[in-house]
Amino acid sequence: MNPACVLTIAGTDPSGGAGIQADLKTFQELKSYGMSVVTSVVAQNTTGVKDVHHLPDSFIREQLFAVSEDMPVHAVKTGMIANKEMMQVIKDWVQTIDAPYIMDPVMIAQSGDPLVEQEEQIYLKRHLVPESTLVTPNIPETETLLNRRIDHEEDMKEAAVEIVEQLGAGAALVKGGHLKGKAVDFLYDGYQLHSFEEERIDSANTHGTGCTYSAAIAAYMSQGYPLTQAVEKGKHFVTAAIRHSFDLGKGDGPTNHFALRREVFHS
Ligand SMILES: Nc1ncnc2c1ncn2[C@@H]1O[C@H](COP(=O)(O)OP(=O)(O)O)[C@@H](O)[C@H]1O
Ligand SMILES: Cc1ncc(COP(=O)(O)O)c(N)n1
Repeated sequence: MNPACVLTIAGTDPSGGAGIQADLKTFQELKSYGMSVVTSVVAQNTTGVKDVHHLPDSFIREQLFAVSEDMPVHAVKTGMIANKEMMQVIKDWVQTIDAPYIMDPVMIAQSGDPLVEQEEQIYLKRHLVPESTLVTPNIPETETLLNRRIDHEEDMKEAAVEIVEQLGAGAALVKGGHLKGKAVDFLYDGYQLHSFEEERIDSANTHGTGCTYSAAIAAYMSQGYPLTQAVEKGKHFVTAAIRHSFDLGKGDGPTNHFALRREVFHS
């Protein structure tokens, strides 16, 4: 039997913890067939972003059609999309695809380095958010999307509803990793609010958590899980990946994509 096929459109992380690399590892772990279209090649590691090389938008289009003219796409996710030209190409292509579209509105790396310039963030909000089945902003991204501060859980809930009703996303998952207390995320699916809560793990190894989470949701949706169940299972995956994360690198270490396995890994 053929596997479910899931595509990531994102930037790279040669140190393997975030971006395309995190997405493909997640797809593999969750047993979907992973495919990838590179938007930007990023020289980064756990300590931060050193340099970025953007691919021409015409070449992103070529990659997208090389995938979709040949392969089934059962779900798609986007991560880092650095400029308007790329956003337009991706928007046009997404409209040709009949599959759930999970959009992680990546703006700033965990290290604080910007991955998408401010002017382009507005374009992302106007043009890509309305195409999404689900958008997955963290707190700073939610603040940028809605132009106001998000300080506590009530703000997160209101924001999730607003991102759907005012910005036109199919659904919104506002992630609470940047707040204190429990690690709570709120999903508004257009009908009701759902909360997903886990204990906060005392770990600085959170490089790539957002990428891993949205990739897991996309993988589960490629397999036909409904949205709420895909988010629930994705949350379980990312929590395990943080709980068993690796102390690798000199900065915030990467999460552990093997975490749901029961095996022991030796160094
Ligand atoms: N220390 C932590 N312990 C447990 N869960 C966490 C922790 N930090 C983040 N999370 C969870 O990881 C996921 C990614 O969240 P977040 O850090 O907000 O996104 P991003 O990586 O995009 O900044 C969310 O489900 C969030 O609740
Ligand atoms: C290419 C790329 N995309 C996204 C992120 C954000 O990662 P995080 O999940 O840690 O916020 C990143 N550092 N690099």
